[in-house]
Amino acid sequence: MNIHSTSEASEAYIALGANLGDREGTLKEALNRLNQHEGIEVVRCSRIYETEPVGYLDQPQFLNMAAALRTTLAPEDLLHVMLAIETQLGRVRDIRYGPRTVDLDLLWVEGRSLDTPELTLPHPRMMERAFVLIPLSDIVPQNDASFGLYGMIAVALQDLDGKEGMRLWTSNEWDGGSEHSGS
Ligand SMILES: Nc1ncnc2c1ncn2[C@@H]1O[C@H](COP(=O)(O)OP(=O)(O)OP(=O)(O)O)[C@@H](O)[C@H]1O
Ligand SMILES: Nc1nc2c(c(=O)[nH]1)N=C(CO)CN2
Repeated sequence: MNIHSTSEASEAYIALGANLGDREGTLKEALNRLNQHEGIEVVRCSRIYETEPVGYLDQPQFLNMAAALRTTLAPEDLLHVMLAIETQLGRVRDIRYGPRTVDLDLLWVEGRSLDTPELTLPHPRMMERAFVLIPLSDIVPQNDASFGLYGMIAVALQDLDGKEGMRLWTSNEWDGGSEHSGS
């Protein structure tokens, strides 16, 4: 299915993080698995950044990135797909804010605001986190007039600590996954 041509598809942004195992390989595999779902298309990816841990400090450095999706799924169903991929890729939930093979957060879904025990949209902590906002600013259109998300990111970043704990890891974007790359 080509989601670009599906009128009921929504735009969504996600954040990805990893600080155990093959961090870059796991981030790319998470994107592959999202893109393989028939209701999800990964349309843009940020660069990958290496970041100092925030919240729980005694853990390895993270790789963080963000991605833009088109999806026909309801937000709750998209979250379930993301949680299933975390589990498939070895995520174990023990320490809050602690180390993980992969973390997938749903940041924002076009036109949707939610506050249920399972899902809050926009993500309640996204504007406090340089490791989310700097990758996101790579991929949110600067002329996003309908929502102004880029403007909100720029304002939040002005006041935020933690930006100095981030460095570019690779500018290589995700290659679309082997079955999509045409190689
Ligand atoms: N926007 C959202 N994106 C992802 N999970 C969410 C969201 N809103 C609520 N949740 C809920 O949060 C639960 C815990 O998520 P997770 O273990 O990834 O948290 P965390 O990464 O440790 O902390 P944080 O949520 O601050 O990033 C999920 O099972 C999910 O039900
Ligand atoms: N640098 C960095 N720190 C974190 C991260 C993360 O992805 N990157 N995720 C956390 C849990 O949400 C807690 N702390």
